[in-house]
Amino acid sequence: MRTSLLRSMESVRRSGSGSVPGQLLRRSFVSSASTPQRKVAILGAAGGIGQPLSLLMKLNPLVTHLSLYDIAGTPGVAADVSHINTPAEVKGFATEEQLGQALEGADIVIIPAGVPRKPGMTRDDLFNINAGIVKSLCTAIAKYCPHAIVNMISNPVNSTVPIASEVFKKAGTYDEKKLFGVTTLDVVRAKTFYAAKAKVPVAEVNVPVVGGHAGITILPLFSQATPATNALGDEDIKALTKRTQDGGTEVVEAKAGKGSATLSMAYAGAVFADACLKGLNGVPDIVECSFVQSTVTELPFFASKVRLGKNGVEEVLGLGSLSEFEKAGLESLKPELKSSIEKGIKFAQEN
Ligand SMILES: NC(=O)C1=CN([C@@H]2O[C@H](COP(=O)(O)OP(=O)(O)OC[C@H]3O[C@@H](n4cnc5c(N)ncnc54)[C@H](O)[C@@H]3O)[C@@H](O)[C@H]2O)C=CC1
Ligand SMILES: O=C([O-])CC(=O)C(=O)O
Repeated sequence: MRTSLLRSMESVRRSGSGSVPGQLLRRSFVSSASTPQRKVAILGAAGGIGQPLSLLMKLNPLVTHLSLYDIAGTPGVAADVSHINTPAEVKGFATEEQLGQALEGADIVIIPAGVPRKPGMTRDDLFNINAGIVKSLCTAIAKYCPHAIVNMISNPVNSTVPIASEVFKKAGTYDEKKLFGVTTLDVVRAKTFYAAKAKVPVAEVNVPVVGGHAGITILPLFSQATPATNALGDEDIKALTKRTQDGGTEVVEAKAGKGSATLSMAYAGAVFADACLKGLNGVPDIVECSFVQSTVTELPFFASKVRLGKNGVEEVLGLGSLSEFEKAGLESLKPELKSSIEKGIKFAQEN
């Protein structure tokens, strides 16, 4: 029994992204006393993403303290999640006065606070509301937990990450190694769609996704997908690319006015936070794609593979070799990504 559990743990570990189930299995073998104290704060914890993400972080054995903050509905979510018999100690914080307490001592702050899209909207249409929310939350982070790693989920990520960087710069706390735009859902989607089309086991699939997190700025690199296959032609790759770029819209339309991806996003957010925790704890060779400060292209922020370590970003990895189709995609995404980054920077500088 134990041998077969260990075997499945090993196969999950080897598959990279997607180690949350592995942790659930491992829970029976690793005592909480052997792991460092780690506080994770979720801002927007009572929302569509926040609730399942709170659940998944409560299941993560690397989390010792889980701080749940929202401006509405936190007490119920915190009480509910706190009854789960895993080691993480849960506390809920419900008002702006309590935000400081929610953040104090946090190692990682995950931000899914803000409004989601409705059909017909772009992520950029969320800017006017979410920019202000992100700015005020980041101001509090700079004050109460300036050394925390920040995982930004709130859209438009292509602008909210630059906003956060400017807020931290103004406060004198900016550390480019600790600010991440969460693009893991693009990787999760690319893996799922590729596995189905190439008919390979999804747990073995890896696909880097680079660029940003909106429409054509999402650039999956299927030429680097593993396991490699000859079964896919140019038209298949084009279709897979388009489906990955439009994955968010596919969910927004299917939900028909009731919001955007929440469950798959909570999964992706939990995978990325788990990778950050492992990096903090000194686990070697933790690599995930993320939207970070970057010199990979001429743009100041760019999503690519990133090696995570004890201080956050240990190394931003290059793009590797691209197909002609991907090279063209890279050039065509740059103007839109540049303007979204500049919009975020301008907002933060002027407000
Ligand atoms: N990065 C990514 O891949 C993805 C990002 N998103 C984005 O995540 C965000 C949240 O989406 P959902 O959870 O579906 O929305 P939601 O509306 O269900 O939840 C948002 C929560 O944020 C809370 N909130 C609002 N202002 C706040 C503040 N100042 N402080 C703390 N909490 C605050 C609300 O009370 C609500 O509970 C959206 O901007 C959405 O576009 C969604 C899916 C994927
Ligand atoms: O599409 C949206 O609005 C939410 C999102 O970022 C995603 O699902 O990738």
